[in-house]
Amino acid sequence: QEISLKYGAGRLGKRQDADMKRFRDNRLGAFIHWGLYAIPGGEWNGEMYGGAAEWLKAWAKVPADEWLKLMEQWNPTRFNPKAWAKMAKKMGVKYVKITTKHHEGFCLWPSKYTQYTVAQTPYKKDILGEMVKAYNDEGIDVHFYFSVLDWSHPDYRYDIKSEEDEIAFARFLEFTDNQLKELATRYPTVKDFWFDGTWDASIKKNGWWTAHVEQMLKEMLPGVTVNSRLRADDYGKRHFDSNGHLMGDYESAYERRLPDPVKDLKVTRWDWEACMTVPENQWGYHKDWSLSYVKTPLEVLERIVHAVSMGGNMVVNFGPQPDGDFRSEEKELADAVGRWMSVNGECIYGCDYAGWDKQAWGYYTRKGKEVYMVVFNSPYSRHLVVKTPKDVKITKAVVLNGKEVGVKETARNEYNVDMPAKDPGAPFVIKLQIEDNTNAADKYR
Ligand SMILES: C[C@@H]1N[C@@H](c2cn(-c3ccccc3)nn2)[C@H](O)[C@@H]1O
Repeated sequence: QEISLKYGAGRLGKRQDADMKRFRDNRLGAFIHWGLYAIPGGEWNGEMYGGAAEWLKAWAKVPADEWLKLMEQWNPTRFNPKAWAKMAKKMGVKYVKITTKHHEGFCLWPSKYTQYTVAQTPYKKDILGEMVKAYNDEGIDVHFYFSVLDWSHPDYRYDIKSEEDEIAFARFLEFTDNQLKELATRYPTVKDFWFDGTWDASIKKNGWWTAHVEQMLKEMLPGVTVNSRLRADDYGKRHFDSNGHLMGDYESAYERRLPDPVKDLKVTRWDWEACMTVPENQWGYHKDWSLSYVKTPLEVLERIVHAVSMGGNMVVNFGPQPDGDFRSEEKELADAVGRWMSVNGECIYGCDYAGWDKQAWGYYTRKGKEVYMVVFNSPYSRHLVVKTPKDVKITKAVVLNGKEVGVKETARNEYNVDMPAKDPGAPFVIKLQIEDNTNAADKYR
């Protein structure tokens, strides 16, 4: 029996409008985490901190006014938005999520509601505006990351414990509304708002406000998508409301982790987007990547395919340098992923969960009647075992950008698909043609 909620899920089931279909079909995105934190890059007063570089203010216990003095050094002389957009295009990402404002409170746009913006730095110009134009000119959608938590604002409260807290936080929520309206007005091509910094008790006690923000943005920008992390319901329940229904338009809890391809198939019931770092846990630029394991391009690629195989999007993070250029590892990653996507992207873009049992050799994705086998692990047997659902037969198998391979039925709904004659030496994709007689069976039932 469901309880009545004023600020719970606004809709049941996946959104099926064109804007959401575009969000979903894009599948592969990039995160840009760029802010004052890039300047110290994980080091403060000569000490290197291994924690996330965009949280250095917290690790080194730096007071807000001292941290914000970094603005005097913000002058990315090598920032070239066109080059950034070309790099994203070559990587094959269809959208880029940009940190408009991270927890530190520094705004990449000239907000008129705070003094802590690019306008008050030596750089002066509207960096966000330059990025939005450059990405859009390359046909890449722009999504905005926005941190509600704002360490620069005196009215922020972690919890509401007094009348004074109530009054201050009400001012803070109005300030936040103003900034969001500013972003939606100045950059109307934005397609999505990805909220972060919404875990504190103060927000959970103001679920009404999170519902109001979702509604306000959707009124200002019809079709815009909003992540579940913004939302808290009447009882402070986050992401999923007290009746278990997803709030916002897609689930955004998979940060640096992915659902299990066998045990967590429930995630295929809703839209979701994961995001990942290349080191173990660095979103902002960190000077020293030797402090943790750095994923190879193949390990990044596998996570992208894993997400799509379970009906999710994947956003790969980039932390630009303070000078506005990217570190070589990130340039090489974008290049490697882009090369693979240029040959195999059709198993990613517009694809979804196939509904077939996962096998050891890799992942399935599906687009209508086309089922893709994305092979990461070559079997010693030289055969790729495929188990099809009842009434589904395989009629043909072709390697993308390659040749047809043999398919042999070995039992009811079981097949051996041959490996390509020449070992591709890298993850490859086999496109299956299937005969799906499920509805035929219904006819006789
Ligand atoms: C998308 C990612 N989310 C931010 C984050 C938040 N947290 C965090 C850390 C401690 C408690 C609650 C949340 N860790 N990382 C990161 O800074 C980055 O922006």
